[in-house]
Amino acid sequence: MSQQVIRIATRKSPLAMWQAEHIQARLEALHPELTVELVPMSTQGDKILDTPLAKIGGKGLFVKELELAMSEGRADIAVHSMKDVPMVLPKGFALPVICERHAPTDAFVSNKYASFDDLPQGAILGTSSLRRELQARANRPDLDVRSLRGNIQTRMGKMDAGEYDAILLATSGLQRMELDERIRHEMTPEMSLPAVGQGALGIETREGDAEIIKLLEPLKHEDTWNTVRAERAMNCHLEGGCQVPIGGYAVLVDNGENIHLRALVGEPDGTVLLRAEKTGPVSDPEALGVAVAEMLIEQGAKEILDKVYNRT
Ligand SMILES: NCc1[nH]cc(CCC(=O)O)c1CC(=O)O
Repeated sequence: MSQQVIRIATRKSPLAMWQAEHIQARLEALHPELTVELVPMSTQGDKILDTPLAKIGGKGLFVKELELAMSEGRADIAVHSMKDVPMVLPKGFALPVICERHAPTDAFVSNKYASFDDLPQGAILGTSSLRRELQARANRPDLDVRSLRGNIQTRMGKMDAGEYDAILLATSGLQRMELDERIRHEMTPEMSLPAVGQGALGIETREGDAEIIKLLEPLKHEDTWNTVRAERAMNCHLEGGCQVPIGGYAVLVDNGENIHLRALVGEPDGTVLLRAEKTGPVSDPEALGVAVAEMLIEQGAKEILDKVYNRT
């Protein structure tokens, strides 16, 4: 019997719902005989909003409940921002598809200032990630960088209420929410190196679910797959996963023959920022990721990450 229904497990946040609906629409367009349903649910990561993510278990919090629904047969696939997908998936799950990446950058949003460089001394900058925090502090030690959690709409609301002079968010998330007119300035990768996988959607399935994986196949984007694999191999070699002060961004170069990967690790307070970059053949993204991770480790990346986790 062939597959007639695919159920997508999704978080209930507006961004997650948009992403699930986007994949739902693409799958229905590809396979007119197929019914695609959404199974919305709340996750721990959405419920606990008062603590920085790094302290409560990191990225895994957003995906665990979705995986439980898949393993219990309440859903078949989960759509994720690749940025939120842990580097190692639990046994029994696979990530057969990474869709085309559009905007990988971070965005500067403010009601008062036109760009990051225009922020006056001591301005209050809100961000939800150690990676953005570390780069902002390294560039501008004088800024008052404060933690900012919640979904995109909540974060914008806090800024509009005057709690922050400016905030940094993912460009892709703002575009999906049709909030991109609020972007005052797109941060270059030099100013704010993106998170591993930022801007790309991934689809998780049960391992070996061949029939469903075949239906998803046309959504797979080869170039994004290769570059994001290099980024994830770098992160994975440095650290098992979770929310960490790591940036990684790969692009194809030399007519698609090679991948250029840039990465950074640092102290969240911005006092130490290690960078590495390297070009390697597109035929082996993992080797490039591992090589760049080794370049960071030689500079002391492990010690920094250990400190962030209070493991030393
Ligand atoms: N952590 C939340 C999250 N997960 C994915 C995105 C943006 C979309 C993407 O990177 O694909 C966001 C919002 C943000 O970081 O501002």
